[in-house]
Amino acid sequence: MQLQQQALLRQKLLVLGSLAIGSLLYLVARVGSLDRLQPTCPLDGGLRPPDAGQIPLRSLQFKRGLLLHELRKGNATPEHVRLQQRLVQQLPRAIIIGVRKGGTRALLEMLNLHPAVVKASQEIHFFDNDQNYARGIDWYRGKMPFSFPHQITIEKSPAYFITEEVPERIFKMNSSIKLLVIVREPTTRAVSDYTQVLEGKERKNKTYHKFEELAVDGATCEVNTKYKAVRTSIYTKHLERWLNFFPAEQFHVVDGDRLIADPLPELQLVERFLDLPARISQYNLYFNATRGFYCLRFNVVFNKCLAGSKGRTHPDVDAAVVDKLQRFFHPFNRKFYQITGRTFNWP
Ligand SMILES: Nc1ncnc2c1ncn2[C@@H]1O[C@H](COP(=O)(O)OS(=O)(=O)O)[C@@H](OP(=O)(O)O)[C@H]1O
Repeated sequence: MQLQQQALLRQKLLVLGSLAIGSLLYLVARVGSLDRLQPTCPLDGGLRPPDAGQIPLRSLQFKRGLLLHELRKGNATPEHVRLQQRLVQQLPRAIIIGVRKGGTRALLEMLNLHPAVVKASQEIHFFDNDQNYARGIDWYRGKMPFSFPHQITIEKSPAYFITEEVPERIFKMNSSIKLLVIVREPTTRAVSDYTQVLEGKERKNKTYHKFEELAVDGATCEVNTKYKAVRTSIYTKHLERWLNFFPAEQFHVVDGDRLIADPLPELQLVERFLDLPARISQYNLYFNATRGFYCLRFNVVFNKCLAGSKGRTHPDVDAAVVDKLQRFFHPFNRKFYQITGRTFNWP
């Protein structure tokens, strides 16, 4: 009996022991597999956060946000004060001068993902608005965000590209400034421009002309070059005015259609143009199927898409009018390619 009990106990101990060893082995294997998996395991969207080499600059930008938050709350410590003393409002070292509806907002927001870039959130309209311009350069500087000296400020005001006085005024501020121009296929851009105005009219319950009526002169059946949406899309005409003040090397042309479809390569070209280290990665950009656009990911907790005013549905335009406009823009486009050294797949 005693022997039987002893054998039973031995059996129990054996089972318990093997269970314990099994669990231990399982845990070791799991931890090991996690260790192996984690570095390559895809996060949301199959991408990993920027590597450690990117952290110092980004944390500086993050610190700036935190710092301003603490200062606003009145919680400043001596460290906050020391950092605050390093913050300055800097004039832009690069400006997105246009083109309206080219994707200027998306470009600015995406560049702002770079730790060394700080955006001016609002369109300042300093150089194209006589009243603002009369307020002087210190007024303009006062509109700029606070940044650390190693960071560069970028502002965007799409009206700059087409406003006559602007190139000279910007040249007087900084003759070596870098200028970014983002363009889209000219007819699509014109329709986008029209769609924005149409929406404004509809919001006020006003009726508005059809795009076709505005873009084509009813009397001559020619393209209506007095229509602003058409004029703005004659990129070469505007650029030629700018070239009276700045050499071609100071401009970088961004392909707005490509920025929509596949933004990273366009952003990398801009980083190079601005002499910035390549820091924007695919991790920072993810496609949002609901919006139909790429959105921005700053870090694991903070991401955002552009406002709903971007990406409006365009009205259907008569194919004959589209064709007429494309033929009209064609020679101007060719000239634009020659001047900028960048060719687009426009018709
Ligand atoms: N990522 C992303 N998200 C949303 N929208 C994007 C994006 N990238 C480019 N775009 C295109 O930007 C177009 C608006 O251009 P702008 O910002 O230059 O417009 S504005 O001149 O400032 O009003 C807007 O044009 P429409 O689609 O015609 O509305 C968008 O197509």
